[in-house]
Amino acid sequence: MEAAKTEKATPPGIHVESMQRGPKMNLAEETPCIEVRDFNLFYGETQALKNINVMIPQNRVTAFIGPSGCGKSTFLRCFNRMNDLIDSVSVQGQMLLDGEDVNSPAVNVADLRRKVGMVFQKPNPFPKSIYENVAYGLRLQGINDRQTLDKVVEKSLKGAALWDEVKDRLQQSAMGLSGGQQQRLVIARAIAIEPEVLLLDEPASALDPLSTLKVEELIYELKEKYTIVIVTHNMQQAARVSDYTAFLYMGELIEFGATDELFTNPAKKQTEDYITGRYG
Ligand SMILES: Nc1ncnc2c1ncn2[C@@H]1O[C@H](COP(=O)(O)OP(=O)(O)OP(=O)(O)O)[C@@H](O)[C@H]1O
Repeated sequence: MEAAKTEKATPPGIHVESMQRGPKMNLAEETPCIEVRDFNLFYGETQALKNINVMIPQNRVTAFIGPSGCGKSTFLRCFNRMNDLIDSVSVQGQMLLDGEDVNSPAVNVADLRRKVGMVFQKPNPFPKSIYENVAYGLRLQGINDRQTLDKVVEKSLKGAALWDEVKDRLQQSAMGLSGGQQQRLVIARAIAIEPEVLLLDEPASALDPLSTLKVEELIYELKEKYTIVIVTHNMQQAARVSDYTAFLYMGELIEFGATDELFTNPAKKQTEDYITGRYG
């Protein structure tokens, strides 16, 4: 009976080829990393996020999907207060990271951004050597001891699956790396300061298929150490790399659940319409 239901609801055209090899995901058993409660965001008078309630589980990959303009990037940027840089933005509600509201006046934004690292769509290495790109965050913290830096640079580049490709050219400019290598370098830079959370905003959309695959494999591995939230336009990618998926539409969180479930047996008609390509 259950199998028949799942089969009937499976939307045509979505091939769920998840990288998950573990047991079935169960939200009720997860440890919360970020809890979002009754969250609203406005650009001036215009409301871009509407009463969002969601829990981002620790050491999992959570994907945000939805049509262009639905608020995915806006939402992602709330987690490390990147929206502070936009004057017109105001927020309501709670966003608790390890139990503390990220928008509390008591929160030091620089500390928050150390805890919650971010990688953007276009690789943005600094015009410095590969080594200095990775060491950058530590140097900002006043760490200049060569041995310490060497260790962190190696560990981070290994963590970002880039070490073997660059270990003999660490002093060369990062600008000479391919786009895919640059994106992994930026990930190495982000993990060098040991964040708790990594936010990835369309991290592979500017990459060729092989580099995309490498970055996807990397994301899958990184969740052992970090909580990962990824915005992607690519539903196949969300299905492949994420454990949980949130579907947003016009600023509302329509559905959130285990990725396999959401893609094969969506609870809401709007989710099904989106993943079957009826809009967006
Ligand atoms: N700086 C800004 N000022 C005013 N409105 C903005 C700003 N940034 C985004 N918006 C608006 O907020 C809404 C959500 O935008 P957002 O970029 O978060 O969507 P998205 O789902 O990430 O879209 P895309 O997939 O195209 O990147 C859109 O209506 C957008 O026009």
